[in-house]
Order: sequence, then structure tokens, then C-alpha cells
Amino acid sequence: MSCQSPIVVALDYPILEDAMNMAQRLDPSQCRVKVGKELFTRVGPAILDDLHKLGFDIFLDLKFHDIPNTVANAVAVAARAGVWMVNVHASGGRKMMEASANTLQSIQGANTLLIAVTVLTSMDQQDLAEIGIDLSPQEHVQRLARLAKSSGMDGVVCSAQESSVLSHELGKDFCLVTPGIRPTGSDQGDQKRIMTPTEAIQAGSHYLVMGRPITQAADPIAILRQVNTDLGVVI
Ligand SMILES: O=C(O)c1cc(=O)[nH]c(=O)n1[C@@H]1O[C@H](COP(=O)(O)O)[C@@H](O)[C@H]1O
Repeated sequence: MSCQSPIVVALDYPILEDAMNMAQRLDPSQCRVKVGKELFTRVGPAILDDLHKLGFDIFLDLKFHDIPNTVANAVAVAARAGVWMVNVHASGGRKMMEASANTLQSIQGANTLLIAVTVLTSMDQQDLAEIGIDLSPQEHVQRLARLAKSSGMDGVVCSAQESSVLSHELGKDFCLVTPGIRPTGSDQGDQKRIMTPTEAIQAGSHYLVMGRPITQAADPIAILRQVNTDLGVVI
């Protein structure tokens, strides 16, 4: 059964048992899951099989950023592992993204979504200035998202604060994956460009990546259920 919820729960754990305990409490009809650098570096690709066996769609978030050949080959390995979504950094440039998209297309039966990270949701204007980018986060996100679309990406990772402008400019089919989601009252942590789940969906986000507000809650399942209810998701 395909998942009707836009929520992707980030399984950011340094220990396999903790990640699997959380996954076993979650229901694949109520969310997807994300495997990121912390968990993957600790436990390796076997986690993908474990989560697939539980029925989850998996976002493999390794944010590849390297020369075109290396990134395209890494994307191919991810697609062959059957992940639902994989990401690369848009700042790796057109040639890197095109090589990835072309390689993915050449894999028979692959239907993995290829998504480009624009400006990390933990960054604000001052962080961008320090790395030599004298644009607002929104301007830089727009620039990278245009490049990502014209390089064959299925969508981008951005903050929900940019979803509205990207949805208007790039069309409703261009997939907007938005971390930095914080239900009212939850701790902002290291995220700078945040929005509530309801605001994010209203702004045009397709998928909401949520880690700590769910995984570190006293009752993670209650929070997930509440967000799905607030979004009107019928399970
Ligand atoms: O690609 C990502 O998933 C990502 C991109 C980005 O710009 N910001 C961002 O927070 N993420 C990831 O989304 C998750 C957010 O987690 P929380 O801040 O705990 O909700 C983490 O796993 C991050 O690695």
C-alpha cells in the first residue's frame, strides 16, 4: 500500500537497535523513513534491506557531492538498492546532476526520485555570506532549484519558506522536500529556516522531513498521528 502521508521520519540514530526500535513502532502507511549519514555510517547498507522488509519507502539522504562520475555511480548503487528517494548537492553543478539523471534513466525499472539539495535549512544569510554567496537564502535556493530542474532532477530539498515561490516558478510537479519542520512549540535546535507542518503543506511542500520533533518526543507516535490528523491525511 502506498503511503498517503507527506511525512518522512529522519532516523538519525548512532545505534542500529535504536533506529530499528523506532522503525518498528512506526507504520509504513503513516510515514516514510529517511536514512542519513549518522545511521548509514554506523550500520551500512544492510539497514536498507531491514527497513524495506518492514514495508517502508526509504529516502537515502547521503547528499552526494563529488565529481560527476563518482556521484552518478553512487546514485546508481542507491537506485539498485531500491530506495524511493536519493539526494545530491545542487552546488555540485549541472554536469554532476545531468550525469546522475542520465545514469538513473539507463537503469531498467528504476523509479528512484533524484533530488538536489539547495541551501541547507540550518543556514541563513550570514552563513551564506561567509562562504562567499552574497544572495539571500531564497535567491540562492531559486537559482539552484532552476539549475536542478534544467539538469533533470525530480525536485529539490529546500526549506518550506521557499516552497511557495518555487512551486509558482517551477510548477506543482517539481518535488519540494522540506526539512526544518517544527510543530508549534517544538525546539528549533540547529535549524534556521523553519515552518510548521500545516504552513509547509499550504506553501506547496510535497514531503516534510521530520527528525527530532518526532524521534525525541516523549510519545513519537502520538506526535506523528497528530501531524497527520492536522494535515487531513486519511490513513
Ligand atoms: O537533506 C536533508 O534531509 C536535509 C537537508 C537540509 O537542508 N536540512 C536538513 O535538516 N536535512 C535533514 O533533515 C533532518 C532534519 O532533522 P530535524 O531537524 O531533527 O527535524 C536531518 O536528518 C537533516 O540531515
